[in-house]
Amino acid sequence: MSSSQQSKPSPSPLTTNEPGSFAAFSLEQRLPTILDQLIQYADTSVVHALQQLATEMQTGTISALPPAIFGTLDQALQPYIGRNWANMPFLTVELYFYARILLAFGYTAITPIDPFQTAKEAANDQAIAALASQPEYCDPTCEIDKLLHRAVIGNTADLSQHIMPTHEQVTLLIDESEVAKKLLTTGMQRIDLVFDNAGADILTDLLLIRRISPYCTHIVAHVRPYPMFISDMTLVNMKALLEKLLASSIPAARQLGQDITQLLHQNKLILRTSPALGVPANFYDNAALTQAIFGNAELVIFKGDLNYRFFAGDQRWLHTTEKNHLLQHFGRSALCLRTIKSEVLVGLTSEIVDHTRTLRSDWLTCGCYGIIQVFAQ
Ligand SMILES: O=P(O)(O)OC[C@@]1(O)O[C@H](CO)[C@@H](O)[C@@H]1O
Repeated sequence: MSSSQQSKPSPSPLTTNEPGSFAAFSLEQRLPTILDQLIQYADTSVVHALQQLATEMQTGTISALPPAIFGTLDQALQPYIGRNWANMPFLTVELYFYARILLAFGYTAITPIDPFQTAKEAANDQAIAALASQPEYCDPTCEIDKLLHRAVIGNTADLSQHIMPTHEQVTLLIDESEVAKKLLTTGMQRIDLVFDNAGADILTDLLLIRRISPYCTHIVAHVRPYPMFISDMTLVNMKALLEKLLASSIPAARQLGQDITQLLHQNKLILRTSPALGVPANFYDNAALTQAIFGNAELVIFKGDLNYRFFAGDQRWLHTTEKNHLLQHFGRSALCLRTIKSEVLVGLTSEIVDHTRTLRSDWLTCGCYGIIQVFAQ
């Protein structure tokens, strides 16, 4: 990493007041559409609160969240109270949006209502059924690089997306699967994996966890601390998924459920809810937070787009930023498996950026491009 990059200030955050940005598009179109879909099926008692939120998003300002229900999100929001929604950091306003949806449904720590549970369970059911036609990936000896590629394809399963590409439509812009395979099999003490979506996403992650488990002592897998972004897995969702796998009539699904359950019983796999995954923090330059969440893990696998934003910070990096600039304070290696759905991206060559941009102007948010990207200590 050049000395000039070490001294450079962090790039500016993605905000909703950037005309033509994905953040502005999300506020104007994506998030209201998600709200409309919820209003269609919500009970009368909830509809009013959701409609009030819909109005606030367009003409209102950010209001305080109740303390502690969403970790420290209420504190992270403090500086923005009274601000217009159209003048907010993107990740902060997205997390606030989902927290407000949960409050509209009556979510509390004691009554953790998940308005997205039905959608996630349907996605899990569909992905479990699909295992019957994926014998090569369900083979416990499947090549690791095949599972890494499959994991990126699995990440197209994000229900918060305005479009969802088919498997065949995903092109890898960065494929460091060979480097990743070497890293995953070096015999580490602890590898962490931050889960993302239900459906094909989580199932490809469980297949990958089973495959790499013989090469490391522990795997710590993190789920979201509360429901968000429609598809994101919580501990409740994970427990329900494992029960479905164990009860499945599909042998490969049942075997996966048994193998994951055994890893949990052996304490080789530990499931964790991490409060930091529900606040607009970033890990790359927050050594204390990274240590608190990932402890002595030698490698963290960030699955999906939102987790890339948590790792790199939701900011306007030059896409040609030398990727190991993100390791200055991270204190371990990272592996990012993602279909790209937001404008946060580092480590590309200018040739790849220029060429891909000519193919699709929305290349950063269409979900048709993916990365298997290693940030090695
Ligand atoms: O984490 P995932 O499921 O891969 O993608 C989720 C996400 O990237 O989709 C939207 C577009 O960026 C954002 O709201 C959110 O970060």
